[in-house]
Amino acid sequence: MPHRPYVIDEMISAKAIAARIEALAREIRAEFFDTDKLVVVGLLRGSFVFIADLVRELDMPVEVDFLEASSYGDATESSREVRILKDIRGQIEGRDVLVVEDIVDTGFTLEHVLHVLESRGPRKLRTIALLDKPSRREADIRADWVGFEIPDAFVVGYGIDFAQRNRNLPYIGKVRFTGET
Ligand SMILES: O=P(O)(O)OC[C@H]1O[C@H](OP(=O)(O)OP(=O)(O)O)[C@H](O)[C@@H]1O
Ligand code: HPA
Ligand SMILES: [Mg+2]
Repeated sequence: MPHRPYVIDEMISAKAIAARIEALAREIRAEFFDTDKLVVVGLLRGSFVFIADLVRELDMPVEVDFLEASSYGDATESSREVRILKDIRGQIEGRDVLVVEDIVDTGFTLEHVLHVLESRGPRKLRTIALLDKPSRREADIRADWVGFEIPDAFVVGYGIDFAQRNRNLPYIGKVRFTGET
């Protein structure tokens, strides 16, 4: 389906993202100071850029794994039906796990993924999201660490897409459909 034309207005610069990730990494290292090897689970596809930058700031042993969940397809509204398209490869029973998400919007994705992972008996399960849109929340969930709280706007860049485009922008931008203000 063709989309209405839009432009992207920068909302959070690449520099601001990098500075925030440094600070978040310090808090995560403190939380997991006694962890032997942290399992860092990135939710594909949106978190692939964030997890890459985050783990490089984590000066501790980590195992990187991925889980693919999808609910938006090519739309700007959640389908509310979260599907797990690819499961993690490793076992997490008794392990310390950090789930890395790019954005929490309605919260359905994170809620569903946490429900699935919790049932496997991790020792500690924590979550980090680069972006949080609390005004849009429908599921009763909050990430343990949030990079930036943002208003209700559809955003792209730094891994986040609109209909599979714009994931490769180095900054976070707001989609503005032309003709709208
Ligand atoms: O809080 P929610 O309303 O559930 O929305 C957040 C989720 O939606 C997007 O993923 P999407 O399903 O578009 O898949 P993608 O990560 O492959 O882009 C985003 O990356 C989050 O995972
Ligand atoms: O603002 C967003 N942008 C892109 N994908 C999303 N999925 C949930 N919210 C968003
Ligand atoms: Mg996603």
